[in-house]
Amino acid sequence: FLQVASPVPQGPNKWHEQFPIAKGQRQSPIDIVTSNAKVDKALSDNPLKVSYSNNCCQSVTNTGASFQVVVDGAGTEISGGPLDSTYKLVQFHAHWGPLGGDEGSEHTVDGVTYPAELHLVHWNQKYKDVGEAVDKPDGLAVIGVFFSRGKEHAGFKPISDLFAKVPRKADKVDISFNYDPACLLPARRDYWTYLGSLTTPPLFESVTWIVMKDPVEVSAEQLAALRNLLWETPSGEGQMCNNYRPPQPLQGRLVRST
Ligand SMILES: COc1ccc2c(ccc[n+]2C(=O)c2ccc(S(N)(=O)=O)cc2)c1
Ligand SMILES: [Zn+2]
Repeated sequence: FLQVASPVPQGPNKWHEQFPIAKGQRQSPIDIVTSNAKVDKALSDNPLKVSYSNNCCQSVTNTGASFQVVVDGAGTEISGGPLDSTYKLVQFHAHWGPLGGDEGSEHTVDGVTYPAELHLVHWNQKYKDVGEAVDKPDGLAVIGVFFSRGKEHAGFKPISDLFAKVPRKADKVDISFNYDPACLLPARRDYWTYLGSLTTPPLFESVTWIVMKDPVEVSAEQLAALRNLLWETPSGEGQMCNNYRPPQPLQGRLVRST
């Protein structure tokens, strides 16, 4: 029979054809205009609590769109800040740009992009599992951390060293060592927060975004290691890069700040 190759994924400007919510009222990412962000004392009065354990990470997978570190959820909870309940970490992944470039992050700050952006995905414990939570307005909380190019990030190295082991879609390697994802957070815990969506299909408007103000530095080699991940391009298999959605209309939303 004719071997039909899986269609190369459509770019962000085509997603609305299959996912009309792409043109919705609370889409992500956005450009964070810092002068319009409103300091909300309530956020500091009830500080964001991040309590991850150091044995929660199970494996790294090449999803065909990013790397994904799957977490088993034991003791990896966040609460406080903009969150009205406890959320549990289910996975983390990233988005990045071209080799050596400065674009790659999904959120931008006063129009400034970073070479990559890490997403720590959590689901609301009021739901029975992430599948039930993923399309509810208060279902998910994602912590975004900007990566800037600089000195090597010792905490990210055990993960970035694994990318060469999962070059192709669905490749997976177990994480045999203890790993605490909190090491990927910047020291200063200030953030912007707003109501948005998944930044990839199905683009559900279910995410309370918590975007850390300070980037964390990773080395040029660690950014280059992201390109050990391969994916399907129109001209065949190639290095995975530019897997970021550009900023979407704010639609009058308020961005709050600590
Ligand atoms: C069981 O059904 C699902 C469906 C989707 C799930 C998911 C669990 C995690 C992430 N997702 C996502 O699709 C997803 C997609 C994008 C993002 S992002 N880039 O952080 O906004 C987060 C999460 C479970
Ligand atoms: Zn993401």
